[in-house]
Amino acid sequence: MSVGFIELDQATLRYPRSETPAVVDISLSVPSGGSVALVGPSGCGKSSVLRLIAGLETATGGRVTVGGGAPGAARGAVGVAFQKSTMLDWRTVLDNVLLPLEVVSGPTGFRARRAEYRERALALLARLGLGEYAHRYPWEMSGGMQQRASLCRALIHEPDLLLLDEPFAALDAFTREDLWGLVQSIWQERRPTTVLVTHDLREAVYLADTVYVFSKGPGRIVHREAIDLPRPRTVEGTFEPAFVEYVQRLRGHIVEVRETDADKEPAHG
Ligand SMILES: Nc1ncnc2c1ncn2[C@@H]1O[C@H](COP(=O)(O)OP(=O)(O)OP(=O)(O)O)[C@@H](O)[C@H]1O
Repeated sequence: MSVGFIELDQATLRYPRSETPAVVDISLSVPSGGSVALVGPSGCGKSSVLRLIAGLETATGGRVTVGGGAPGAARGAVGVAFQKSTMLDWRTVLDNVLLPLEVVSGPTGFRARRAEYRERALALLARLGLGEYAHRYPWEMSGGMQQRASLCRALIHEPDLLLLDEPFAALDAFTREDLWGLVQSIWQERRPTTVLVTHDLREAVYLADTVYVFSKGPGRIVHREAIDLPRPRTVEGTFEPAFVEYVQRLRGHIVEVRETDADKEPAHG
């Protein structure tokens, strides 16, 4: 049996001071270079699973391994873009984007290659439409621009593992669709093992090889959908019947989960 780059084996996470676990018995396997999306109702524990994979939380039950070891062991090899931008306000956008390279290279290595890294960061910022904002500060930019800059920072050091938590949520629909194409092309070039958390089912089907649907909290995996569509996928392709069928099927599973949950809730009024 082949072992995935990311392996969760019946992983459970109960936060301290919480009576119920956030997620229960999560088993999933992502092959090296694979791309998965996690979808499900709000609060079902998608971000919690991402935090387990990033090593920001430790499973209270079951097992999580990344690259055969403990999650978070090789921080430099991970790129993370979360829903809320975590840019450092006192550094320019360029210096924020360079941060992972500073961490990976160490101070001496970074100084030696600073000019080359700067060129690489400027090229990536330009590719994401932020070329003119490199020398601005994060607080001078809109939420959507900050999200794009966070994405640059997640990609700049060409990580083996890419964790994206609703990275396009603050963007207008057209920019979001442009960025799907961009992330897909970077993924096809470098093949980082990618986990995407999203509420947008079109985004999940566009970007992922496999989509996992979570039940409402405590989150469990209720459905796994392999997306068998050729790459590169395109925005036009999202309107083709085969693509729409996947989106409808996933939507059906989420509606089912929400209805099951509504049945459990006490009637009001
Ligand atoms: N640090 C924390 N301490 C205690 N409980 C937490 C913590 N972070 C999240 N939770 C709880 O864990 C559950 C799952 O939250 P999580 O953010 O993982 O869900 P999600 O599916 O990503 O939500 P959304 O789609 O709304 O972003 C929720 O009930 C939430 O209140």
